[in-house]
Amino acid sequence: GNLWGYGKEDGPSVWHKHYPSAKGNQQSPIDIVPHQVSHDPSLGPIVLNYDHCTSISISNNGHSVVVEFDDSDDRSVILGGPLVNPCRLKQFHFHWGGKGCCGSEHSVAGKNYASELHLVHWNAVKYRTYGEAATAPDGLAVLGIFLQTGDDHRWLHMITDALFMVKFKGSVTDFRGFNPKCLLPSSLHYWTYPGSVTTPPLHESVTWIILKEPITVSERQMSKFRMLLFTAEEEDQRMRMENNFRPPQPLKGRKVRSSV
Ligand SMILES: COCCCN1C=C(N)c2cc(S(N)(=O)=O)sc2S1(=O)=O
Ligand SMILES: [Zn+2]
Repeated sequence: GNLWGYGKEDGPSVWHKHYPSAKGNQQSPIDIVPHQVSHDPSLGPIVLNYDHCTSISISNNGHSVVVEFDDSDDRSVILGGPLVNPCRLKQFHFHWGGKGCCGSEHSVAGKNYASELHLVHWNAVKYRTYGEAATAPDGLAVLGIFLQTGDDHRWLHMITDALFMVKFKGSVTDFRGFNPKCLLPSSLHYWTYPGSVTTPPLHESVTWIILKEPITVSERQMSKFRMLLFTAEEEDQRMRMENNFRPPQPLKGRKVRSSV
């Protein structure tokens, strides 16, 4: 059964009933207000060593579309910036809206983007497994990239062309040789703050690193995400996968820092 979702009955406003972290002191996403951000000159650049990336599969988990990576060694890591230890790339996924409206999870001075890409990494230096890291305050590092609509993105078709294979919840298919480096904007300038995973169990285990520069994708490419379904093939009620984002949460005194 689905313990949680994005609908009226099981959406973000009632997640606290099963997931107490929902009312915690460092929940995500947040609204980032640039002129309230403190510039921290000690924050170095982030480095993404994705060269020997090892994507394995693409799947529909009933909440988003997820590309999983082989994280059995340190071939694909994020390091530098606010991170003490390099963190291994485990998966990436997206959050998006309905036609033409909002869709991102973080916002910038109240502005929402059409979508937000999350590259999830875990601290394999300090923790033995991903599951262990996912519950530790310094366990995860998620790189967030905003998607705005405009021209076609020259590489996103590699993902959107595969979406028909994972239309239904629970579907998975091979997805090898994809390097997410092709989804990065030209600048790696970022904001960073301590937060949580934005879906249940809402563990407060994430060092968020949000890139300031969005990437551009077309409305046509975005529409392909909306042909995915929240529901499994055997379910009668088909529900289109869209608006799978959590709204901004209280900052509760946290500092958002910026690299430049
Ligand atoms: C074994 O750990 C399970 C709990 C944590 N994970 C499950 C998510 N739904 C999730 C959401 C994430 S998001 N939207 O904050 O990037 S990262 C992430 S996750 O780290 O992959
Ligand atoms: Zn996410």
